[in-house]
Amino acid sequence: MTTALTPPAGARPPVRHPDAPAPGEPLGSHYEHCFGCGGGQPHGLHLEARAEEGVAVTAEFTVTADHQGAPGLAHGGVLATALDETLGSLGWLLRVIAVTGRLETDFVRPVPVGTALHLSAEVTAVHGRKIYATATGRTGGPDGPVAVRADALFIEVKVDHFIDNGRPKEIQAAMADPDTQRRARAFEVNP
Ligand SMILES: CCCCC/C=C\C/C=C\C/C=C\C/C=C\CCCC(=O)SCCNC(=O)CCNC(=O)[C@H](O)C(C)(C)COP(=O)(O)OP(=O)(O)OC[C@H]1O[C@@H](n2cnc3c(N)ncnc32)[C@H](O)[C@@H]1OP(=O)(O)O
Repeated sequence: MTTALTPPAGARPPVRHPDAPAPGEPLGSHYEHCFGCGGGQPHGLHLEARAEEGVAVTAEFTVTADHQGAPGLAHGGVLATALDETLGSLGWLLRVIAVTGRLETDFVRPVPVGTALHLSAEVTAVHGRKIYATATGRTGGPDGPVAVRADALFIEVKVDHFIDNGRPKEIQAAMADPDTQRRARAFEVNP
């Protein structure tokens, strides 16, 4: 792990937000067209994460023929995306909006097409706007062998990050969607 992913002195353990979804509760998609979790994204991974105890989530993702890098094997970038998305959904438990600053991935075993990848992620520490987290993807079941793992640094942002940087067409559509508005607002009221 690089020094950038080692929590600095003064980092604190994460605190589960009192209004975080209960353990077992599905988190839903943060954006319908998200490549990682959006239901309205035909090319996406359709990852479905759920809350766990503490500041942790689990998710499953099945590798299909659309995700190949080598014949019959998942593309590493797709696996990194699955880890990134699972890690990104930890924001629901802290009730903060955060984007990936750094993602360091270990590819431990090849993952064949047809494999259900069992993902789990947890926040390990928080320092100001910096959120340190780790994730694993296992095959054969939630306790199966680790195929991929990642350490990551997420940076807390305000909803303006998206409004200021996103293409206007999609931003306007998202702002007009009551469901997206409701979700964005839920994060912004974080004290
Ligand atoms: C109305 C529309 C609403 C739509 C939204 C709807 C709902 C929202 C809900 C949830 C959505 C949220 C996330 C999506 C969830 C999952 C998807 C997967 C996650 C992703 O896929 S997300 C896409 C990829 N991601 C990016 O697109 C980021 C591009 N990037 C930037 O936008 C900036 O780069 C930013 C903001 C990261 C930082 O910029 P900044 O100016 O705010 O802050 P600054 O640079 O000062 O950094 C502050 C401290 O972080 C340290 N730091 C920063 N970057 C670092 C790095 N790379 N390595 C090591 N340390 C780093 C500094 O060293 C400093 O540390 P220190 O405080 O100790 O000095």
